Amino acid sequence: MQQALIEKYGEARLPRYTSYPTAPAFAPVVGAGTYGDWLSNIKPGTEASLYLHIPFCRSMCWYCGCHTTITQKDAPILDYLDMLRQEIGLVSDRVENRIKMKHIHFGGGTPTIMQPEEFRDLIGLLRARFGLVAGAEIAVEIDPRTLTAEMAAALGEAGVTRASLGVQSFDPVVQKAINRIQSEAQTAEAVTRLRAAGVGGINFDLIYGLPHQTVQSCIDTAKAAVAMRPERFAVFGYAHIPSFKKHQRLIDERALPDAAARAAQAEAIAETLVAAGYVRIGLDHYALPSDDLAIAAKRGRLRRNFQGYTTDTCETLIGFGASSIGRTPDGYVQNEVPPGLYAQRIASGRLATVKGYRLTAEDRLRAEIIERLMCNFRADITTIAARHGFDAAPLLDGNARLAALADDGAVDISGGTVTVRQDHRFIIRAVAAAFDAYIDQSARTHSKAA
Ligand SMILES: C=Cc1c2[nH]c(c1C)Cc1[nH]c(c(CCC(=O)O)c1C)Cc1[nH]c(c(C)c1CCC(=O)O)Cc1[nH]c(c(C)c1C=C)C2
Ligand SMILES: C[C@H]1O[C@@H](n2cnc3c(N)ncnc32)[C@H](O)[C@@H]1O
Ligand code: MET
Ligand code: SF4
Repeated sequence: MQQALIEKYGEARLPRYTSYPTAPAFAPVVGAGTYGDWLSNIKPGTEASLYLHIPFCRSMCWYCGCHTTITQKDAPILDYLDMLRQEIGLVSDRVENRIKMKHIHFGGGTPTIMQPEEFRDLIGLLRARFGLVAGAEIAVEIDPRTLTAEMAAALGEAGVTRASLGVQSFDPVVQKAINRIQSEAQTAEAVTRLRAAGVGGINFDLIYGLPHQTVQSCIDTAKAAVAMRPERFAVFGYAHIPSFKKHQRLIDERALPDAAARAAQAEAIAETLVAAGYVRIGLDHYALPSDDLAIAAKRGRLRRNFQGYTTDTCETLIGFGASSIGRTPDGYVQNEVPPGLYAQRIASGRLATVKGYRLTAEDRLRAEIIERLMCNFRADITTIAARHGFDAAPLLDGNARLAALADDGAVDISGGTVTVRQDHRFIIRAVAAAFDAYIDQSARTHSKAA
C-alpha cells in the first residue's frame, strides 16, 4: 500500500506550502503603492519578524534553487548593501516607531559573504531604526566552506542566536556531481567556531535525491552530521526544475534517484536522526527534544513560514532585499527578484515591491487549515471554519482530492477532523493541496512532493 501511495502521490508536482496562497498566486496588482499603505496600517506596538536576503555566493552549487548570483568581486556586494540600507530607511520611514523586532533572519545566497564590520553595521542600523524585543532571535544562514573565525566571532558579538549551515551531503561522489566540495572537518570547524562565539542554536541542512545518492550514502552523511550535535536538521528532497534554474542542467539526470529511492533515502535519514535522539517535526525538520522547535511541536504551537517550520508567531514579516517576501495582516508582498532591477527601484527612492497578494477571508481560513495540516498532520476543519465564520461542509463534501486520499487510506476524516497517519507523512503536501483553491492553476510550476 505504502509503495502504491508513494507512486501515486510522491511524484506529483505540488507546492511546499510555506505560505497560502503560494508564491505563484502573487500578482502585480499589489505593488509599491499598496505595500506602502499596508505598512502604514501596521498597529503601534506590533512585534514583527524581519528577513534580509543576501543574493551572492562565491561558487554555484548545481542543485541550488535559491535566488542567488555568483561573484568573486566585492564591489557588487558593497553596492547591494548600500541599497539594503536605503531600503531599510524607506520602510522604517513608513513604519515609523510602530514595530519591534522579534526575529531577524539573514538568508541567501550566503549572508556571511559580508565582511564582519559590514554585518555589524547592518545589525546596528536595524537596531537604530526598529527596536529589538528582549530575547529576540537573530538567525543567519552560513556556508561552512567560507566562514572565517573573524566572522563567527562577529556574529556572536552582534547577538546572533541561531546559525543554519548548508551541509547537504558528505559523500565525495555526490559532492563532485553537485559542484560542492565540503569536508566533514571544514563543517566541524565552523560548528566549533560558532559555539565558541556563543551562537547556541545550530541547524544543518541536508538534501536527499541528489545525483548518485544512495540510502547508504544518506545514512553515512546523517551519522557524520549527528556526531557534530547540531540542535536541528532540515532535510529537503532535491527539487529538480532545470527549466526554472538553468544551472541545474549541469546535473546528470540519469544519476538522479527515482521516487521509490528518494522515499527510501528520506526514511533512512529520518531513522538515523531519530536513533540519535532527534524528534521528527513536520514534514522535513528534526530537533533535539530540548530545542524550542521540538517544544513548540509537542505543544501544538509549531508554525510554518517562508523559512520552513518555526516558533515565530509574528503576523508581520518585513522582507528586505532582492526577491524577499514579506507579509502584513493585509497580505503578501514580494520584491523585484534580479538584484539589478531591485537596485534601480530602491535607488529611485521607491519600495521594490513588484507583486503580492491581498488576503480574503476565505484565504485566511484555508491558510489556517493548510498550516495546521503541515505542522500537526491533523486539522479540525469544523472548529477552524467556525472561528473564521465559515461552514465546514463545502470544504469537506464534494472535495474530490480529499475523497481520493480517503479512499486510498491516506487520511482519516471523522467528526470534521482530517488526520494523516504518521507513516504517511510524505503525503502531507497532497492533503494540504486538497484545501488549496488555486492548486489547479499553480500545480505545474512546483517540484516533486516526495
Ligand atoms: C534559501 C533559499 C531559498 C529556497 N527557496 C527560496 C529561497 C530564498 C524562496 C523561493 N524559491 C522559489 C520561490 C518561488 C517564487 C519565485 O520567486 O519564483 C521562492 C519564494 C523558487 C523555487 N525553489 C524551489 C522550487 C521548487 C521553486 C519553484 C517552484 C515553487 O515555488 O515550489 C526549490 C527549493 N528552494 C529552496 C528549497 C529548500 C527548495 C526545495 C526543497 C530554498
Ligand atoms: C537553504 C537550503 O535549501 C536547500 N536547497 C537549495 N536548493 C535546493 C533544491 N533545488 N532542492 C532542495 N533543496 C534545496 C539547501 O539545503 C540549502 O541549504
Ligand atoms: N548558502 C549557504 C550554503 O549553501 C546557506 C544555505 S543555502 C541558502 O551553505
Ligand atoms: S546552496 Fe547556498 S552556497 Fe550553494 S549556490 Fe545555493 S545559496 Fe549559494
